[in-house]
Amino acid sequence: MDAFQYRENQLFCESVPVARLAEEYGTPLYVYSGSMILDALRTLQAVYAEVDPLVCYSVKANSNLGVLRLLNGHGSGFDVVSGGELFRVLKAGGDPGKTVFAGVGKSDPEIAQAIDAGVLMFNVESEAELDSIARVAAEMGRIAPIALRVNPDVDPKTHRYTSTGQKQSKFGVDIERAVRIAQTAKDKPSLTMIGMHMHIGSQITSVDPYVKAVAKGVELIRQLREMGHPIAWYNMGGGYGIAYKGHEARPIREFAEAILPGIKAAGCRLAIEPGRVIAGNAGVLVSRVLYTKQSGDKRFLIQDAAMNDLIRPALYESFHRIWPVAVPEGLPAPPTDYEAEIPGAEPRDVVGPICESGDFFAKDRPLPPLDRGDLLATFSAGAYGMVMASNYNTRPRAAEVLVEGDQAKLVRRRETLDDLVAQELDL
Ligand SMILES: Cc1ncc(COP(=O)(O)O)c(C=O)c1O
Ligand SMILES: N[C@@H](CCCC[NH3+])C(=O)O
Repeated sequence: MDAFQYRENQLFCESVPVARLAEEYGTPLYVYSGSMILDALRTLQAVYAEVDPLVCYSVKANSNLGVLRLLNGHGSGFDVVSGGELFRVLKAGGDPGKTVFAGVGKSDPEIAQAIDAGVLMFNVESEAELDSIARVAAEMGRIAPIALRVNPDVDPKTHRYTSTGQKQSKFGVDIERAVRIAQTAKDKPSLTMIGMHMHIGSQITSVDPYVKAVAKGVELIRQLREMGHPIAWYNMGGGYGIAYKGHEARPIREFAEAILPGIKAAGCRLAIEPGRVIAGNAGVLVSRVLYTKQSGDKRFLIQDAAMNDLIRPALYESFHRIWPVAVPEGLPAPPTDYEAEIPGAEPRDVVGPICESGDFFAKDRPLPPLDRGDLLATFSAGAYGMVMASNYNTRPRAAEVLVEGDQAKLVRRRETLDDLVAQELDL
């Protein structure tokens, strides 16, 4: 399902014209489709139905309370990596009993907060962290449920910054150490190891790395159970890639077909932590052209959105489709594949106002003629967009709107300049 479609040369999110939202709430503006978010959640719940899945939406991808509330209302659990994300889940009415807590650097107060809330399990990322969770739980007179995060040493064939399951990565414990750490855990009465966790990377576009990882996990679960650990959960993490361009990603169903046999063999319930595949294509960032400019042979479109709003192109040189919100008469809908010739298009660099050469959304991108005041849509911005936004150059963060059918709800207002200085002292 694609909730972003052009009708009569205008971009719509579900039944709402995106240009109308830009008029009403200003730009830059994040626009999310609620139906697309729920569609991905339901697909995930359905394709894994055989193994009684718990979809723990990865809050880091898009932590807007409106988005969390929507997912919570449809049976989603949550994957959090900080006390802050746990706080958001609870604020959104989320069930801590369906929430898993990962991250390599959990502090004692965060551990206590999660035990107090009653999270389903901690994903434990090191032996030292195991000690901390055991100590904090013992001090609170509680037994903390844990899953050991194992690093299966497979190459997910993704960007090096989003690869997490190889030996040299900071995440999880290597599979050889896992057995020894599990032995240590046996001697800690304030812990109960109910699961095993893996997360091999993000924006993974082939099923093969999952197949390799699951095979290693099944064997490890057998060993953990032999040691007496009551392993009930196989947490396969997230990482399912989406199509930023063309048809680069595999459908959700194909990942499931690859993963399911192993999970069934392990005889576990499956937890998964998808982020991008739920929120990524369900969001666009809307911006307005401020200036056009030519320098030598280079043509620039200077827009009012910048790397502080969407840092992915600057950080990973990642590709996002960009297209006008109103398509000039006679021009096509946005290309899914930029390899194809676009009639009348000219290559431009789409850049923002920030004082960094890395402040670009696209380089030499074929785009129809555009002028000051025209609106642009940057697609696939629903995940790792707003959550990675900053106030660099003292730019207020954008507003966010959640659309469902013909209803559009402002779910975060634009920051004001007063908001930006409010936390500073001696004013
Ligand atoms: C432990 C863990 N789970 C889940 C995710 C979500 O990943 P994705 O958005 O690629 O599904 C991440 C991010 O890579 C992660 O680190
Ligand atoms: N922030 C990254 C992905 C990191 C995934 C979280 N471990 C992105 O924009 O693609």
